[in-house]
Amino acid sequence: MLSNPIPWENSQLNHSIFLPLRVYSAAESQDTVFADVLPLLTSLLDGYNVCIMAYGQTGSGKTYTMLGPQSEDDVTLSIEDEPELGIIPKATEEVFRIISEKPPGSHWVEVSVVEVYNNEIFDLLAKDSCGRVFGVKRDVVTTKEGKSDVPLLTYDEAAHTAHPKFLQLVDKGLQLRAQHPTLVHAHSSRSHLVVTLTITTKAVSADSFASSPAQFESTEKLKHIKTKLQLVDLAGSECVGMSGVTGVALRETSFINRSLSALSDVLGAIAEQRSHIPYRNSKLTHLLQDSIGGNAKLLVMLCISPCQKYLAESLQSLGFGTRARQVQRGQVKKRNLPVSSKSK
Ligand SMILES: Nc1ncnc2c1ncn2[C@@H]1O[C@H](COP(=O)(O)OP(=O)(O)OP(=O)(O)O)[C@@H](O)[C@H]1O
Repeated sequence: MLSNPIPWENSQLNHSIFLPLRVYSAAESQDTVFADVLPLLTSLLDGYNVCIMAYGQTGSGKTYTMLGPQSEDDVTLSIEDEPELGIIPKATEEVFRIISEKPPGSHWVEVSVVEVYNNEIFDLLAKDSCGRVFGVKRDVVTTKEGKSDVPLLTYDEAAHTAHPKFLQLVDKGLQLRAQHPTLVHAHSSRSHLVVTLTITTKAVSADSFASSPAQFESTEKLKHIKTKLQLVDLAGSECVGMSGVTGVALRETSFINRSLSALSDVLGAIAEQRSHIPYRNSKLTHLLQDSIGGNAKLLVMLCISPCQKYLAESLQSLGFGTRARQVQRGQVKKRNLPVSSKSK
């Protein structure tokens, strides 16, 4: 089945231009899709959190759009054909490229890979005592600053040293990701995959720059600003009658559909500017809280099946996109500060 991703940017932002709705045909290249994602990435260094997610029914091309083609035998990324790589590897490479142009040591990146399976968070980079990667259950909490955090989550700091290293990391995570064959898709992902790049910018408070250079040396107040890029390959929304699942897979489907509906509820609450946003109704929305609400930019790639028999599912996906598009833009504070030229 081929993907027809439709990007919908919504932002609660002070940006004056709303990206027009863009529809891609199945024949359009991954590079064409990525060209529309690219402008969002520079926002990370301007202090915004960014979330890019693929939504759609099972088998419609979300994993292909976000990661690229996967080999048939195992679930590893097929990387011989680099142009075919999806948004996650391309965006990561671009973030590392942008940072390489900054003063050495002024920015650094940490990578985490988690899956949300049956409303539980699993750390896909956690290692056992022999260095083998295995999924460990983690929890998501709200910090006293109101941010979402996953205590004890494994971050790979070295990931920025080389692009292939990042792909190996994601591959390791993918091998642990829950899959189950359904009538619609033989390699159906049964969990939401969330790859997070946390970018730390070493900055100096603006007050310091108001001082003379001599005073600056002595009164310098270093601050670290963290922004998050969350790249999400959602599990497929699914009609049980079509996918024919039973037993364990049926339970998974129920968790998937509930978390997707919680995501839709959160977007609805943001759109209506409600005082309470129900982030904590699911682990997925709690985990994504910082990059879908507040100081954030969200891009939704809708993957729509071209098959007429999936019309109901396609309309359901378009309904989700409509809700995402209704999120209103408000005034949000930009958090970037003058970057220190000193190294880390
Ligand atoms: N644009 C495309 N070009 C070529 N092949 C594609 C394209 N989009 C999807 N495919 C292929 O279609 C199949 C299903 O795609 P994919 O695994 O991305 O679906 P999915 O939406 O992630 O499914 P699930 O939610 O069940 O995990 C895969 O074999 C994938 O390689």
